Amino acid sequence: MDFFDCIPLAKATSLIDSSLPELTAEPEEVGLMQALGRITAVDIAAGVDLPPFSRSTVDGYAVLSRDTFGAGEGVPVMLTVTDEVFMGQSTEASIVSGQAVIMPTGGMLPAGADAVVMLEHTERSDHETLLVLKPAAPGENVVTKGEDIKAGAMFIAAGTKLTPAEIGALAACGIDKVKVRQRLKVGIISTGDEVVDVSTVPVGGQVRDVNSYTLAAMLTEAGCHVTSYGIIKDNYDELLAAVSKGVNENQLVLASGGSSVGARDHTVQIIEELGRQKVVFHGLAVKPGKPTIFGMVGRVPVFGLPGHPVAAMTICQMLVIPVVKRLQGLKALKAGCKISARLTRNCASAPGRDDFLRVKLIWLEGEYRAEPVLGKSGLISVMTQADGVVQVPEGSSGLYAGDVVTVEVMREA
Ligand SMILES: Nc1nc2c(c(=O)[nH]1)N[C@H]1C(S)=C(S)[C@@H](COP(=O)(O)OP(=O)(O)OC[C@H]3O[C@@H](n4cnc5c(N)ncnc54)[C@H](O)[C@@H]3O)O[C@H]1N2
Ligand code: MOO
Repeated sequence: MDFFDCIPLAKATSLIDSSLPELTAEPEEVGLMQALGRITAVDIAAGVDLPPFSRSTVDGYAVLSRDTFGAGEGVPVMLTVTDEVFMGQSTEASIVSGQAVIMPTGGMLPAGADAVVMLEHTERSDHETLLVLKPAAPGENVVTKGEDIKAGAMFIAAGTKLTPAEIGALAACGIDKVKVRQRLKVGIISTGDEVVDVSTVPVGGQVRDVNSYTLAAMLTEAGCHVTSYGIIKDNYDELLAAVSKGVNENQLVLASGGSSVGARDHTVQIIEELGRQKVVFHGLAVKPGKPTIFGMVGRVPVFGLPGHPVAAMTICQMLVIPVVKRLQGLKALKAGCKISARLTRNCASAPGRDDFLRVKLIWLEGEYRAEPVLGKSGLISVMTQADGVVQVPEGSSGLYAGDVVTVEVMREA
């Protein structure tokens, strides 16, 4: 005979999903240095063009691209060097056909110029004369004003978990405070007559409290604000008072220990008394973690986790963290994981080097599609739009639309 009516993990997940309340996170404002990992409460738009002026991406010479057409090693195009642009300074320089201006990487493009020829594709025959050995296409080696992010454009949507890429984009736009959702409040309770605090030397049948620390660490890592309610004895009224306090002060409560069916295992009755309804489930067809309990007390989900530390951590990872993500308004993608996705377009790659192709992930017809995010490496918006990266190996000359590629996920979503 089995005391539990064990349900499969997938069924537990869908029962939990249909019990959870809608997201109601209050916003708060944090400084940019504190914003990593926080979730935006509002759409964020740029107040300025990024870059604020057209600039060079290489060291070389600003030119009129049409002047360089036909240039080659044997047939250099001759231009007159008229001026020099200095870093961090606005320039009054401008060029007309036949002229070139010395450019540093990142310098402001002079009026009239539409491309920059790299230093290594030029020669100086004398102080004033430049020989261009390779043609430059219009826009080559230039990032135009607003090409990265346009003034007024929304570049970070509400509900985005901020990564270093968004932090960089916010900094570039001069935004030093961000409206984020308040951290999800989670209460943690350890139960058991035998459990003692970490600072106590256990005697007799006592053991140190592990679960308060592992669970708090896992939830803190997931971006929650954790309150520990300490160790509660196997006493119905004391545990009732602790769970009641936890539910009043938090949006999610975890009680470990007392989830089984022994005489001291009160969690089920307590959730039912406080929630005034049956628990959603008690018993999972998984190992470890079989005696897991889930119920709702008003709008607050409450888990009764098994006391064994391995079981408590396993169920926290498998069930509680996904609940945290749902309550934070996030999906299931985890930064650092690798997933398969189908490429949406051909991407050329030069053999002899590894290419890191940034992609946006789109869920379509039961699979992920990887949409390449193309752009120059000076553009921070390339990073804010991308969800992951595909490594195109050194020997490859490119990938084809429809290829199934491995995407390393860069952001939690
Ligand atoms: N007759 C049955 N007994 C048990 C079953 C079963 O199916 N039938 N399932 C077993 C499984 S599996 C687990 S898991 C445990 C879960 O029991 P509880 O959730 O009621 O937990 P406790 O009995 O309170 O403790 C279990 C174990 O874990 C230690 N513990 C508890 N809290 C902590 C803590 N905070 N830090 C470190 N260690 C902790 C406790 O001392 C016990 O050793 O039930 C089985 N029984
Ligand atoms: O779930 Mo118990 O979960 O095996 O230790």
